[in-house]
This record gives sequence, C-alpha cells and structure tokens, in this order.
Amino acid sequence: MRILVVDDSRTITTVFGARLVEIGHEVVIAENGQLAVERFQASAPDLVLMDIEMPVMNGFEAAKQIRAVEATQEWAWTPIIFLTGSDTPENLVMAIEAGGDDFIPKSAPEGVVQAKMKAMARIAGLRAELSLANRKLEAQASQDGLTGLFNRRYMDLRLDHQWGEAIRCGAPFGLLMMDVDNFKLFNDHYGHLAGDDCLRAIAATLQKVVEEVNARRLAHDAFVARYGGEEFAMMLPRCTPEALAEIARVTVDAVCRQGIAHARNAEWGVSTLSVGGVHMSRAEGALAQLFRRADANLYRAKQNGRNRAELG
Ligand SMILES: Nc1nc2c(ncn2[C@@H]2O[C@H](COP(=O)(O)OP(=O)(O)OP(=O)(O)O)[C@@H](O)[C@H]2O)c(=O)[nH]1
Repeated sequence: MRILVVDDSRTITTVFGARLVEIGHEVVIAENGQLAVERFQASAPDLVLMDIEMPVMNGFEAAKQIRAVEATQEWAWTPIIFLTGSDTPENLVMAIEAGGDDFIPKSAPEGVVQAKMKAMARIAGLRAELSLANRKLEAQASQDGLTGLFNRRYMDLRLDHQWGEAIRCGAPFGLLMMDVDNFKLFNDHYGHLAGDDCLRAIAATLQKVVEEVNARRLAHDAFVARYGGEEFAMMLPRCTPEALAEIARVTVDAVCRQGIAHARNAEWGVSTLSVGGVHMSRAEGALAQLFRRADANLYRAKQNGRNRAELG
C-alpha cells in the first residue's frame, strides 16, 4: 500500500515510516495537516496515518478537507487512522466526526498497528472493487448493446441538459438524424446477423466522425447515439450552419466510402446513409420541434434519392 504518514515529529515519521517500509509499504510523509491535504491529492495514497495535534493545520481539519476532496469524486474513500498520544473518549469522538475511521495510540504495539492497517486496506479494496463494478454498470446502462454507441435513454438525458444550457445561453444548436438506406433489403439479402455487423460498422464510422468534430471544435461536446433500429442521431451544440453542412456531407461520404457491400442498394452497391439536418442559430422552444424538423429533412433526403443530406 502507499501510506501517507502525517506527523510534525520527525522522530515519529522516521520511526513509523521505517517500520512501514520494512513490511513492504511505500511511505509518503507530510509534516502538518495542510501538507497532508496537498500530498493526499498529489500521491493518492491507499491509507492515511495522521497525528491530531500539529502546527498550521491539525489532523481533524486535514481529515475534513481530505473528505471534501474525495466528495468531488464519486465512490472515492481512503481510510484515515489517527495516531495520537492521548486516546481519550473525546478524541475518539472528534476523530470519527472529522471523517476518520479509526484511532491508534502511538504507543500501540506493532502487531496492533499492522492489524488495523490490514483491516482498513481490506475495506478500501472492497470499496474500490465496488466502485469499479458501479462504473461498469453505469457505462452499460448508457450504452446500446449492439453498437456500443450511447443509447436512446442516455441521449435523452444528455440532450435535455445540453438543450437547456443552449437555451439559457442563446447558443446555436445542430442536430443530424441519420437512417441507413434500404436496410430491410440488406437484411433480406444478407441475413439479420450480417445486418447487425453492418450497423456496428456504420456506428463505428459515426463515432469517428463525432470524435473528429470535437477534436476540430466544430461543435462543443458533440455526441452520437443510436436513436433506434437503423436510425442514429448526432447532437452538435454550438456548431455553425457551415459546420453542420460539412459534418453532414462528411458523414454521408464516410459511410459510402466504407464500402459495406449492399447489392440491393440502388446503383451504389454499398451501404449508404440518408441524413436530415437542422440548425438553430439560437436554441429556443421544444426539443421535439427540432426532431420533427430533422425528421422532415430526413424524409426529403429519402425522397430525393437517398445517400445524401438535406438540411434546413
Ligand atoms: N439486423 C438488424 N436489423 C434491424 C435492426 N433494427 C432494425 N432493423 C431492421 O431495419 C429495417 C428498416 O427497414 P425500413 O424502416 O423499411 O427502412 P429501409 O429498408 O432502411 O428503407 P429506407 O429507410 O426507406 O431507406 C427493418 O427491416 C428492421 O427489421 C437491428 O438491430 N439489426
């Protein structure tokens, strides 16, 4: 474990530090509470062993600040054990109130110190595993199982937030609705599993396009989601009408150039995409209206021959 040892007494940090290093731990030392908070942030220790009475900032205050730092990171928790010369009941209560987890007298025998650290490390390990599992679950809940893009549920949540912000700031907003062309014929011709592969491949291309959009700052925090079936939606906050037109064109071209064989897709012989785009120079009104306009343009793209974008 990496252990942050905090004490204003050089003797204590040296003695405790040497004991911990001897039994295989890495030790980071801080001489007061303020340095403890700084070193906690810089070194992300697995455990903090901290004195209570110290100059500049005492151990209780440092523990509170460490907990405040952790509160900004979901699920973060590092055990804090107070080291003290006086294990009075008042100190014990204050230690726990300040966010500490345990309390060891400096005079405690070696075995007790080691046993307490082992217990804390075990809890910290379980907590870390739980945090990882939770993050995986969160990622799964926001992802579409087939394509790995964001799913509709996540899209609605994130879009609500982006749209609200765009309205508050009077910022521009762009939306592209995209639909794979003649996809029923693709399934009929190549089978449903090949259809799934085709959707995955197109989704990967759309993801690349959106990453490029963000990298080139053509929009702010753009993202693409599977809207449903063979339909996708790309959200383009703060993009210009010129950028929207370029992104729509690039998207249509990129899917066509991908060259996924589609013998029954008109004269192209490969899978293609139709796109309906809408741009607002100042976000206002209901999101549903934006989607209706994008849908109408998508319909026009289909009517006008597919493998194209219609904007408005
Ligand atoms: N393989 C596969 N097919 C899907 C999936 N979701 C929807 N589809 C199919 O997508 C097809 C969409 O067909 P339509 O809505 O008729 O549209 P289209 O054939 O693409 O024709 P246009 O949109 O007019 O170009 C349907 O046959 C659906 O079964 C999926 O997850 N996997």
